[in-house]
Amino acid sequence: MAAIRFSNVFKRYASGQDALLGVDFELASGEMAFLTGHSGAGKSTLLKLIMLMERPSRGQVWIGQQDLSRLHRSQIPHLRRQIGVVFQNHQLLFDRSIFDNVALPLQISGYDPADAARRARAALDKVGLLTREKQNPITLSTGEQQRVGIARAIVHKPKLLLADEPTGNLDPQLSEDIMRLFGQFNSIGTTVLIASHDLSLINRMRHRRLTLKQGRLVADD
Ligand SMILES: Nc1ncnc2c1ncn2[C@@H]1O[C@H](COP(=O)(O)OP(=O)(O)OP(=O)(O)O)[C@@H](O)[C@H]1O
Repeated sequence: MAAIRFSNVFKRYASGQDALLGVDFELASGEMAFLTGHSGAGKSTLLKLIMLMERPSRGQVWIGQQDLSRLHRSQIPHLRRQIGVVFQNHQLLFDRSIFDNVALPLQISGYDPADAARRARAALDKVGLLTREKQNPITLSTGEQQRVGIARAIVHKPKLLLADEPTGNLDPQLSEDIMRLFGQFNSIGTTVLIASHDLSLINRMRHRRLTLKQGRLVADD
């Protein structure tokens, strides 16, 4: 089954800027792929359509069985709970502990505090930061902070994990470690789509690669 399906998707922003022009692709459930292309090619826009942060101007986006254009406003929170998102600037709260950064999203969405704590610790364990849970994220290196961002993205066990330039600020070794972490989540069944312009890293990873150029999908290899 397809986890994500784009059918002839166009996106033109209100400014008149075209960001996506007739994009078609499917990502199978359990697959891992990179989305690449130059700055401005449309990578972030494509991810925002999946997250329902933007709507297509034309065409259809499907997440699993759900056609997003037919999604009622009230169903959006349910859909978002199936998705985890990692950003380049991980947007951590520096006035909270590492534990809180991971547990808060669960508490906000109504999890029982003990359950939220258990899941947050499991997520921190997966990224190798459980022993640091009480510290403030400011005490971590950039790569470690990014791992907290990843723990937060996977704490609710999403079926689909999206990342927008997750290694943007990291050196090559740390970037590879982060990508390997995504690979581990993929190996336990999570569908993963990572936007990145780091071609040397992508080439080493040997996953499917979707290439955007000026809003068009020009390669799928
Ligand atoms: N909110 C917006 N309003 C108007 N134009 C936008 C908006 N967001 C993006 N764009 C434009 O749409 C095009 C695609 O942008 P997008 O951010 O999707 O590209 P990208 O491949 O993610 O680039 P980068 O690697 O620099 O993040 C660009 O021309 C950009 O200027």
